[in-house]
Amino acid sequence: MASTATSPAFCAVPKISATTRAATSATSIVLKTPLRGLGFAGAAFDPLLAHYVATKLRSFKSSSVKPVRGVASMTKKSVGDLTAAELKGKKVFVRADLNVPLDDNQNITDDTRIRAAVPTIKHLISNGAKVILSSHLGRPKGVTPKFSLAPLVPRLSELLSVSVVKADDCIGPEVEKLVASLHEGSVLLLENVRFYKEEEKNEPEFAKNLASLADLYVNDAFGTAHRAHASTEGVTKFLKPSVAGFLLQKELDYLVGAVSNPKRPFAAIVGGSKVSSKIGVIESLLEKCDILLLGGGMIFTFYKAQGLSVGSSLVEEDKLDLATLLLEKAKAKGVSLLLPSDVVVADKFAPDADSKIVPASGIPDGWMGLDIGPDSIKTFNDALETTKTVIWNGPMGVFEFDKFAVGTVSVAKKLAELSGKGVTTIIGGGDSVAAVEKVGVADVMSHISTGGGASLELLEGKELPGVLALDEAVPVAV
Ligand SMILES: Nc1ncnc2c1ncn2[C@@H]1O[C@H](COP(=O)(O)OP(=O)(O)O)[C@@H](O)[C@H]1O
Ligand SMILES: O=C(OP(=O)(O)O)[C@H](O)COP(=O)(O)O
Repeated sequence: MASTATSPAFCAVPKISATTRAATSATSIVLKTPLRGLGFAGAAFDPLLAHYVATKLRSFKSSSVKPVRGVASMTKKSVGDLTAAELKGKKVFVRADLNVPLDDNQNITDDTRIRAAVPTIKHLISNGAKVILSSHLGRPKGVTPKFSLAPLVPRLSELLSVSVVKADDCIGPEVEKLVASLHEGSVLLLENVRFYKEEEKNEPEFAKNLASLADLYVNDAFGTAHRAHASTEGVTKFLKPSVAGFLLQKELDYLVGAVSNPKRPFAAIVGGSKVSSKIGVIESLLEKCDILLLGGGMIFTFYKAQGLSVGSSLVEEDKLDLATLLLEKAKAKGVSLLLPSDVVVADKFAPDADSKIVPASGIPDGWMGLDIGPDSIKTFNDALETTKTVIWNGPMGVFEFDKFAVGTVSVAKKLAELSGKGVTTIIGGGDSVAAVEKVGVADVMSHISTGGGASLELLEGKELPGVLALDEAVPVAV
């Protein structure tokens, strides 16, 4: 269904990268000109390159090498840079991404994101800080009980070995009272910030109210770092210092290193249901990847754009033109863009739905595609066999229902097998990670990222607003 030619050589890092990379891997370094052109305001800014350089230079802190002020200033200040005196007794607003999957009975089905938030919170607790923990869950429209953070309290308390107190709101007098009663080393979990529409609109007044609860800000929500929301971006304008948590730092360090100069062939697998926010990413992936595999709810917009019937499958009507454009672009660039040739369709969105396998061109009216089919799995496996680096975001189907989990499980198993052969495998996104955990192969992957959209945007070379807003690290004295 797609061209098999390989793409031109990948170059996420622009031309100066060769010199810069050589310099940053040397044991000593003399950069006479501060790389101001890489600054955040510069048109030529490449966050991948900037972070790559900054990370390398940070590692030189312990060596005899002295980084150039202009470059070092691009690193973000970390919670680890704060002294014990700066933390003891302080109210710390921690934005985490605790957007975990819950089943119909409100049980957590994958706690990866909670576990990933623990090191930063524990560090704050052990330094006598008062932790005000904030997150979103899902995409609620106003106050919606099923999106409350309440089900997270027992697991958080268990992992942190403290009794986490939960507020019924995230701002207001009741929350202020709870904050005032916090003692050193305690944790208050605020209610879902997205219960306020002002959160996603990044309204300054709301951000100010959040900020007024605390003395300093830590952003550890890598999975939400690509959103310029009040609790990820706006709040930093009212709360100083604003620093990066350990998870955010770790994610950036790994992902930037892996995708700035990937071993090739480099494949991306994109699926899931967030079609509108991820379809745009595909354009950039065409510039960076040799192979692009599409699955999940993503594919039906492409099918429809090609004139195929999609029944009642998930489709973004306003992205049809973009889908056509992307198919043309892939062809022109010689990127191997693979769409599934067959799908598993269902007569309703339910675990016990009637299902059948049909070719992509044969989706009957009233049926919806909920998984990729066996022929597609084989084609995907063959394509993946040739790769050296793979990044995967978005399940291949509705894996929460066993009947429609085959495509997702197959990809997970294939990546685990490849990982064992030395292929770099990066899995990103709440549901994708949950799927890999479900299959029991998370441990063998090269990197499990807590951010799907965030890792893809980073790979695109985009600036992540939640990272940009943080204070810059104090440059190492020259
Ligand atoms: N064909 C499909 N139709 C509808 N939903 C789908 C389909 N394929 C996958 N999904 C859903 O996509 C969701 C995950 O999407 P997304 O949030 O984009 O992934 P991630 O959390 O890994 O970034 C899962 O809940 C899954 O059921
Ligand atoms: O689950 C998330 O993103 P992901 O599905 O891209 O990994 C994050 O919590 C961000 O959620 P959002 O895409 O509703 O802003």
